[in-house]
Amino acid sequence: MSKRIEADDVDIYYGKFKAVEGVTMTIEPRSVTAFIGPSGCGKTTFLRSINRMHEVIPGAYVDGKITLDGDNIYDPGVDPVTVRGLVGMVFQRPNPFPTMSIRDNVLAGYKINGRRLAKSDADDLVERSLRGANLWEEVKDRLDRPGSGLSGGQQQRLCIARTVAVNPKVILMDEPCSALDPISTLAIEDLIRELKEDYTIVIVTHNMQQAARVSDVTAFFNIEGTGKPGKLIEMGPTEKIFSTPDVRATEDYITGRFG
Ligand SMILES: Nc1ncnc2c1ncn2[C@@H]1O[C@H](COP(=O)(O)OP(=O)(O)OP(=O)(O)O)[C@@H](O)[C@H]1O
Repeated sequence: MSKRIEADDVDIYYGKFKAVEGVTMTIEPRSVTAFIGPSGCGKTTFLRSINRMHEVIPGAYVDGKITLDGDNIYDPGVDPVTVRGLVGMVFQRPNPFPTMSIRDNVLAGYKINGRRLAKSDADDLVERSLRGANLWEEVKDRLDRPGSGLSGGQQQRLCIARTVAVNPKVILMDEPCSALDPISTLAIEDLIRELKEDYTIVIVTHNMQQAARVSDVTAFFNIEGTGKPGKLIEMGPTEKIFSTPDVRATEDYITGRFG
C-alpha cells in the first residue's frame, strides 16, 4: 500500500525566487519522517511539492525529479489530480466543510474525484475511514450532523478520515497539531503511529518533542539568510539526529540555540 518517495536534486521556485535548493532524499514506506527547521527554510514548500500542490500557486514550479516507487510524479504525462489521490494532505488548521455532515465530509474527497458509490459501500467506507482515524466511536451516532460541530481535535481526525477514504499511499501533514490542545495533539500523534502501518507519512512540525515522539526519521532544513534558498542539511534516524547529529547547525537548532 504505502510507497517509497525519492527526491533527486529538487529546486523549488515561486516565480524567480528559488525557495528550496538541491533536495535529494529517500523516504521509506511505512515510516514517519519529520521535517524540522527554522521558519522560512522551505519545509512546507518542499512538502507541497510531493503531491504537486506547489504548482497551484501562479508562477510556482518545481525543477527536479520526485518519484513514488520509481514513477516520476513530474513526468509530462502525469495528471496532478492522480498524484493528489495517491498523496493525501492534512493541513495546519482542521478544514472540514462546515455545513456538510460528518458522513459527507468523509466522502468528500472520494466524490470530488468523480467516483460514485452505492449506499452500502459508502456506509462501509465512512465507517472504515472513521475507524482508521480513531473517530468512529465518538461520532457514530451523529454522522448526519455538521462537521463543524466537532471539537478541533475531532475535526482534525475527521480531515484525516477524509484523506484516508481516498485510499492514498502517502499522507503529508503540515503542522497538523499546531491548532490543537495537548490532549488532542497526543490523540493525533497516537493516530500517526498507527497510520504508518499502512502509509508513508511525512510531517512538518515546529515541535521538537513531537518530532522525537512520532518520527522514525528526521530531516533538518536550514536557510543561510533572507532571500536565500532553504536546503536539506541533514537527515537520519530521529534518535541519532536528536542525540549525535553530524552537523553543528542541526544540534544548535534542536537544543534551541537558534530558530
Ligand atoms: N506563496 C508564496 N509566494 C512567494 N513566496 C513564498 C510563498 N510561500 C512561501 N514563500 C517563501 O518561500 C520560502 C519558504 O517558505 P515555507 O513556507 O516553505 O517555509 P517553512 O520552512 O515551511 O516556514 P514556516 O516554518 O514558517 O512555516 C520563504 O522565503 C517564504 O517567504
